[in-house]
Amino acid sequence: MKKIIVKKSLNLHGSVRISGAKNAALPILAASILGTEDIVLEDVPELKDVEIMAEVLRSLGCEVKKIGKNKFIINSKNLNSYETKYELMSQMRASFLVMGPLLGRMGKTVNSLPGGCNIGSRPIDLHLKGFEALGAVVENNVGDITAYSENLVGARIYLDFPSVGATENIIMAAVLAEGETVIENAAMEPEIVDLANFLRKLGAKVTGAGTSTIRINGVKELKGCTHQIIPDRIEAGTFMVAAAICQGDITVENVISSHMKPIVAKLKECGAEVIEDDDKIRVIGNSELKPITIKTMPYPGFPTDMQAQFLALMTQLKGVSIAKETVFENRFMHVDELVKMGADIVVNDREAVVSGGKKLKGEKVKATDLRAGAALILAGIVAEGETEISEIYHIDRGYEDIEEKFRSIGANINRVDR
Ligand SMILES: CC(=O)N[C@H]1[C@@H](OP(=O)(O)OP(=O)(O)OC[C@H]2O[C@@H](n3ccc(=O)[nH]c3=O)[C@H](O)[C@@H]2O)O[C@H](CO)[C@@H](O)[C@@H]1O
Ligand SMILES: C=C(OP(=O)(O)O)C(=O)O
Repeated sequence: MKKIIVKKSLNLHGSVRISGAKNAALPILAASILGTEDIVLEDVPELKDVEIMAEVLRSLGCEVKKIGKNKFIINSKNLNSYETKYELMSQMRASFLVMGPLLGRMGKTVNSLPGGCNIGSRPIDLHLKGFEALGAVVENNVGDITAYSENLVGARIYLDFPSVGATENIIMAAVLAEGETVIENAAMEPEIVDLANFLRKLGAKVTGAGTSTIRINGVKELKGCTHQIIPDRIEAGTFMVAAAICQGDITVENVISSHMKPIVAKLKECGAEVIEDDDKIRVIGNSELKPITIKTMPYPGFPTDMQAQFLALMTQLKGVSIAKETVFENRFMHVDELVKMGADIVVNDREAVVSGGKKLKGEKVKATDLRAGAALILAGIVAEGETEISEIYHIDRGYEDIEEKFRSIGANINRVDR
């Protein structure tokens, strides 16, 4: 079984180039179903999830070719199926994002429920309500979701919660619908802005992305374009936490600083030095970091995808730190693994209380989900001895070249078959 072995590696230093964002690349790949001419995507991260999404597209009749590192050319002119395969859908959550574009372009879609990280129940009711508001009939037959409509018509849709996936799926269904769609209480994540920018390049009429009200005016057809995926703010945040946790000095390059505000604010609050430029950020850790409180929220709040990494950091902040998880109801699975390594963390419902400053020791631990895996690498960097992380396929879903990147800044980290 493949495992990642991390040995104590203090004072990491140097620069890391951040890859394209998984959470932008996946919806944009799904949206490529909507175009009828060549689409060239740049800075697509080489990740397991991206491979699966490419396979989903191919299974629907789209041509998807890799034409160099991080570069794809996609042509969906010959899209010939509206039905996705269970084996692919069950492997990741984001597979469900093909539903909106398929409904928009084919007028029908049949999908099994999506799989993915076990961080909560992750219902899809808001996606489906959105499709229904656009006039689709939605049927759920023992886990197979069918949606169809002869003619989608724009509508005003208020989301009960600013769901990232529902906002994206509804935008993608609405770009070819008749008339105007308005999504209120929409998610405002940078990855939604990137999706809207991509769709606009294809010829769609989308305004307001990045605010809570998004307007889409349907067009008859979308064409092709070249688009570069935005940098991954969560990968960048992970390396920034690495600098803070080990008293290192790390510069993350290829970032959009304005996307990093909640992470920068919390690193500064705990006492790390953070030097910001437009497209790079340097973080310098020190031995006197103070405890902090974080509360996960939809963007521009503190990202839930950084909660596990900050929990690893909190184990090293002398005093009591608190992490409140408001987005997913079951996202503290990494706590048991960190406790195995010597951390003092007590979870009560959606709040973790960390009594920091305890020495961690290397252990055999499990990556229970993607960001849990990242948190264990960070903990392994400061733990005495050797940390052996299993179930690393979760990590490969979302971090490109992770060992190489950590090694380039001085970490002792290797992938082994044990
Ligand atoms: C591929 C991708 O972009 N994944 C990200 C996306 O996931 P995803 O799009 O799945 O996350 P959502 O924003 O939809 O989910 C947030 C909350 O809304 C709930 N909900 C969602 C949809 C729905 O129909 N009904 C419902 O109740 C979820 O259970 C969860 O509690 O945003 C999350 C929140 O920032 C991130 O952690 C994920 O990394
Ligand atoms: C939860 C995540 O991703 P997904 O929605 O793809 O499971 C994540 O990126 O941390």
